[in-house]
Amino acid sequence: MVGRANKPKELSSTPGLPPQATVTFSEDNSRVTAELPTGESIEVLLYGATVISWKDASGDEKLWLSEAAKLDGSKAVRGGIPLVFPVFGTAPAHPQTKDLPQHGFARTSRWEFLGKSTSELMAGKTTNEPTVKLDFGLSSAAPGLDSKAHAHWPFKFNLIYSVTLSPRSLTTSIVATNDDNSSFDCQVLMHTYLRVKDITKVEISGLASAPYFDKVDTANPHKTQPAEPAAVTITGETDRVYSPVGDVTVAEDRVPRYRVTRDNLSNVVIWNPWADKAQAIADFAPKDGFRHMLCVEPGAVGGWQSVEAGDAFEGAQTIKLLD
Ligand SMILES: O=P(O)(O)OC[C@H]1O[C@@H](O)[C@H](O)[C@@H](O)[C@@H]1O
Repeated sequence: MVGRANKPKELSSTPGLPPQATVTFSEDNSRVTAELPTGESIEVLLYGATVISWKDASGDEKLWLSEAAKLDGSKAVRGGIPLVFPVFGTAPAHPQTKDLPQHGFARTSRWEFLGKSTSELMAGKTTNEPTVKLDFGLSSAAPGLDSKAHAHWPFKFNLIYSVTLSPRSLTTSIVATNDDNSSFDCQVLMHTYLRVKDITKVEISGLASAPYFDKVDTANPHKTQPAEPAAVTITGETDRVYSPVGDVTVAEDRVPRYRVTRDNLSNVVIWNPWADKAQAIADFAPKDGFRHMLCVEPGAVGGWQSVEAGDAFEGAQTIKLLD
């Protein structure tokens, strides 16, 4: 092809409007990428509507993704932000969900991309900050639904999952509507794998005095985080379901890095498998990757959300970058 010396610049937006975010599909239609005009980006796999990448303007990745994660729809993604619905873990004693696989079927179903909204189009926006929101849908009638799993939870439902990228934050929100004639129970959790430089330098604040359920200490799981020290550190396998009052902040080397705020999600799971467990998880790689991740998982998992026919459960997390 012959190069043109004075070829026109690519038109990124209508003249007079601020530059817009770009949204593109991968060639194989497996994922959607959004990039703000300021350089921040996210990548979402339709399988599970799993956010698998979140980069700041300098290209610095904020999420941990296992090098052995399956991205071909054969297994829930190890890393990023898998979405847990309608059961957290397994619930053998809960009749409605007892036969569902660990963490339900939302993360193992192929979602539909419903569309994007950019800040210019969002009603009521008062700032000029560029923003892009990607909407994904999964319903009981969807062809991409994990049919094996859904057979064990035969309710009519509709899920809308929205992923909103702003220059300094990422928000994920869910609306789970009951389209059935009777109520159903569900749990919801956003299983965020935050990337950290060195887990031994991490301090988590916002958990002091909070009650928690310690999944590692099966003999004595009901505990309360002491008021002092104010921050929680990770020194071994950690798997706790906290009920904190406010935001949770992750600092590294005394520098605050992430603030996680929640809307209608009363729990926060803190999970790090540490060395032995990481070794035992087939798709966890590299095996010392536990040093570079911390799961901070906002959810409604302490009990059950009973959603009446025609009603909906809504919840959201926002992760703000502080450094
Ligand atoms: O291996 P999975 O199914 O992705 O689950 C990972 C972890 O997810 C956490 O949310 C649970 O609290 C842990 O108990 C679990 O091990």
